[in-house]
Amino acid sequence: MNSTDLDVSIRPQLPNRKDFRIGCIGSGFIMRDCHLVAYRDAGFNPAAIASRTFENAKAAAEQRGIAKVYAAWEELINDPEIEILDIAIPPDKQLEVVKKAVKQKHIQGILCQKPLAMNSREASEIVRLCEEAGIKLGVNSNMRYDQSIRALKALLDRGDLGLPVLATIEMRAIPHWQDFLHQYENVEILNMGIHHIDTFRYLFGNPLKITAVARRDPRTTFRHIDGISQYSFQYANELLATSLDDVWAWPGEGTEKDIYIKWRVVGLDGLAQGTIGWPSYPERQPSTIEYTTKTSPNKWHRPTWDEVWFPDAFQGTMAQLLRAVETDSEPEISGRDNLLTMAVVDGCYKSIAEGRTILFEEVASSFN
Ligand SMILES: NC(=O)C1=CN([C@@H]2O[C@H](COP(=O)(O)OP(=O)(O)OC[C@H]3O[C@@H](n4cnc5c(N)ncnc54)[C@H](OP(=O)(O)O)[C@@H]3O)[C@@H](O)[C@H]2O)C=CC1
Ligand SMILES: O=C1CO[C@H](CO)[C@@H](O)[C@@H]1O
Repeated sequence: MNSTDLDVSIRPQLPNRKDFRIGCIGSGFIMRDCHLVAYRDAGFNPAAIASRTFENAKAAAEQRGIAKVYAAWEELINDPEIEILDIAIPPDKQLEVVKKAVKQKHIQGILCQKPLAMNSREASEIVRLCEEAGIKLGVNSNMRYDQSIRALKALLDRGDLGLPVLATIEMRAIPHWQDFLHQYENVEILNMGIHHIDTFRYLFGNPLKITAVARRDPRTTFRHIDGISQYSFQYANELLATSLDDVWAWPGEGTEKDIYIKWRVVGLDGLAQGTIGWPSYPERQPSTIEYTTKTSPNKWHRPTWDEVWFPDAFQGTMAQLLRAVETDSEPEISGRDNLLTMAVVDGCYKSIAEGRTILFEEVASSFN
């Protein structure tokens, strides 16, 4: 990367102790091909794995060099050697795992996948259980560790863009809806848009007002409310942040593809824009940023890096949990903070259902 100060801020701060013994639950795409690859590269220590299907856990253990494989996640949780739990199974199963895990004294930290649960009630139950047990809870909202988003955050924090006026995300990409989602009606905003919503919160804090619209996606054959979604947030300082999540994006064979995710933030004193690289996976396509500010007038800055969201951003989400355990502090992407992201998700669905703008306070008051 050719801009030294941003270089520091886009990379995760690693814990001093890297060999915390991590117990991994799940062996699907995200655990096998992203978490475990990122942990190996960071020097972390995945010590055991379990999945629903033993053969899948065994195959992932062999492929990624994990010493212990358990036939069931309950056995892994009981292993007194395990200090940290890393969960990547369907969101509607996370509460069940957490309920058992909080009874084990040897577990000091839990990293849950996004969404924390399929609804806010279960998500807050997860947070309550971990807080009562004194276990650090982190959430894998890894768009906060996308390298372009971290660079943008650094620019905003040092005021280079001035007061933000308008922030946009434009996603023209086709996420993979896993089988476990087919039984639910809330699809896009809860499972993909949640990254954009959490990122807006990371960059700008909580909105005042939430307005969302959605239509069904012709490609998604199971029943769903939100295929193509657009949600807009208004802030106390008049900032408007909006995301268009176009999961249709490509009409199919016979048409050319134009798949991308772009973002842009315009402030009173500067402009930053970029792309998110994950839609090109398995090709390693780094996210990008370019910015221009009045503080160094009449030019574009274009720092670059080699890291990518899948898998490198998963180093950051585990690192923030391990640092919290190590220093007895709240994780940067904590379960409690994530309840407010869940509240904004609720606000979007409420806005769609009721055809009106929702005040953040209407959906967040029970979590504050
Ligand atoms: N942060 C991010 O960028 C991303 C996060 N995710 C999240 O990761 C999680 C897993 O997604 P992904 O890996 O893509 O999904 P996969 O479908 O590839 O894997 C699902 C995993 O969950 C296990 N599983 C399925 N059903 C059950 C069940 N009833 N009880 C216990 N375990 C079960 C499967 O076990 P087995 O195969 O052994 O039967 C498998 O290991 C989801 O929460 C998803 O939202 C996903 C993609 C990106
Ligand atoms: O979190 C996510 C990020 O991107 C993926 C793209 O396939 C999604 O499926 C996923 O749930």
